[in-house]
Amino acid sequence: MRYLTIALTKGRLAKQTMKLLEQIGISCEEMNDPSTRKLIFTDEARRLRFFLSKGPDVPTYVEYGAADIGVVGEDTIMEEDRKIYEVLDLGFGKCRMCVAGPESAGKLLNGQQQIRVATKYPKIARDYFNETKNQTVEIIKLNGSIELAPIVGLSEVIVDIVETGSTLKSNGLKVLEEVCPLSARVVVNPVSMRMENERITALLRDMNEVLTREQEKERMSSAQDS
Ligand SMILES: Nc1ncnc2c1ncn2[C@@H]1O[C@H](COP(=O)(O)OP(=O)(O)OP(=O)(O)O)[C@@H](O)[C@H]1O
Ligand SMILES: O=P(O)(O)OC[C@H]1O[C@H](OP(=O)(O)OP(=O)(O)O)[C@H](O)[C@@H]1O
Repeated sequence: MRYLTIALTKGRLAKQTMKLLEQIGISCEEMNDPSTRKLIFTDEARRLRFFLSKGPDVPTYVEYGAADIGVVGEDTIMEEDRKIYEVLDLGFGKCRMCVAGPESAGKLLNGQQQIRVATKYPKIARDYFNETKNQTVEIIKLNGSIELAPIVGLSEVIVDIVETGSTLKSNGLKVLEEVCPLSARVVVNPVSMRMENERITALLRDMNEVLTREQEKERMSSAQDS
């Protein structure tokens, strides 16, 4: 039986993804060792291989079939726009894509102004302003600490991820408009979906069962609290 290869996103999503995989009986202990320089890990019994990569590379590995399956944020799926199937909402990594800036910039979002928008997500920002809002803007691509841009006068607003809102608050900025809600997703290579349908469907079903059970637990405990 050939290996099924799974690409996981490094960073924020990794821990919860590992936990979910462990809950469906896939062990990734070796991957949790912070001192390892190894990049790819194997579960011989289940003929699975895993690797961790930068988020924006996950859709690339999956489109080319170098990975059959990937776990990645919906923001990255939208931005990379690869030919892959998005098959499961994992319900964690929840956040929102927002237009943010100083409160005074709110009046510049009326569709008439030519403004500068700083972002790590140029495609999402362009689609939102050009197609949804019909506003011509100049997009400035940054690679991190996006909130700096309006403070130092690089742009009027930013398009970025907001989770708790504390980064915006600490920098005197506000959410001005919400582009869309986001969460972590499972993606699959279209050819793998056909050729390895049974194994992939079984994995997705196991994950979905765990997620449904957890949601049910959360629902019960919040019903008890109220
Ligand atoms: N507060 C948050 N900030 C950024 N991403 C978040 C947040 N909460 C959830 N996410 C999700 O987690 C994914 C991975 O985020 P992470 O910060 O680990 O990677 P990244 O933003 O590409 O970071 P870096 O550029 O530092 O490698 C994002 O693509 C997004 O879907
Ligand atoms: O609403 P909050 O909970 O404050 O989270 C949002 C912040 O987290 C992310 O940055 P990250 O920590 O990934 O660093 P970066 O700026 O280097 O991308 C994002 O770009 C925001 O800056």
